[in-house]
Amino acid sequence: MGTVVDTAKKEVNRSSLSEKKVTVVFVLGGPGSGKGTQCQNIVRHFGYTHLSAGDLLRAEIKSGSENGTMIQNMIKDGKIVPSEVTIKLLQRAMLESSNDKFLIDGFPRNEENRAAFESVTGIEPEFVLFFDCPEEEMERRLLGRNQGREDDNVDTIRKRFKVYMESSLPVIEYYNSKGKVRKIDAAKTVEEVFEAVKAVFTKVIFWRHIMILLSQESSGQDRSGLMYLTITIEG
Ligand SMILES: Nc1ncnc2c1ncn2[C@@H]1O[C@H](COP(=O)(O)OP(=O)(O)OP(=O)(O)O)[C@@H](O)[C@H]1O
Ligand SMILES: Nc1ccn([C@@H]2O[C@H](COP(=O)(O)O)[C@@H](O)[C@H]2O)c(=O)n1
Ligand SMILES: [Mg+2]
Repeated sequence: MGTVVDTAKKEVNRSSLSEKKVTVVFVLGGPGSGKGTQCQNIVRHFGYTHLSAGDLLRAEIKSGSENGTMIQNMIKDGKIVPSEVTIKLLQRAMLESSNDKFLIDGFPRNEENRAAFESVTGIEPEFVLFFDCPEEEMERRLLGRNQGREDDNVDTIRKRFKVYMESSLPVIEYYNSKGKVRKIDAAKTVEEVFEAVKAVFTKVIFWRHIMILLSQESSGQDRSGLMYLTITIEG
């Protein structure tokens, strides 16, 4: 009986989000690699909605939710909150948004996050933006962040680095093996990093448009299997 109910719930989750036909880009990288900073730039330039899993979890603590204390303890200890909790927050944010393009920052953080998100929502990322940054630089940035985060202290930062190496890097490797990772050298200035980010998005958007054109009536396939596009120049 439980299984039938679970399956039914999964179908509701899948259909409500697939009806929306969302485009998702996962933004990954170590703690302090600059994910949040660059997402703000991407939002301004390319019209995505930024959903930071960490920010959603911090908002859940503040809201006084029944999971608040558990989430707070996990964050203080640099641990990964159970997928069920984080996925519910992400789903709710996507459904409530009028946008259909999302940057999901800091998720999936481990294999459980990845597999559960795919199975519950049926969504696969269009690609994964990966900010690659040396640990010393990330630690320097986190200690200088000054946003009052309870996990920006040397002890928790070391724990977060360990979790990143052991649990998050394998997820990036998984997507890399599927050809989905776009790696960015994140050790440069904010402006230089954004130049590299812009190049990635510009290329993806170009190919998205080409694919849309090729799926329209004006396109076809010749006898050798090559795709062609008929362009009408007006005026
Ligand atoms: N390229 C950069 N050069 C120098 N400082 C940077 C750069 N990018 C971001 N920062 C600074 O480093 C700190 C961490 O950046 P940010 O919050 O964007 O990282 P994050 O990857 O989202 O970290 P977390 O995983 O902890 O949320 C911030 O104070 C930010 O201003
Ligand atoms: N998928 C996730 C993302 C984050 N967390 C917890 O939040 C902490 C802060 O995350 P940031 O992305 O804002 O650095 C992180 O260390 C985890 O404790 C999570 O559990 N699952
Ligand atoms: Mg962040």
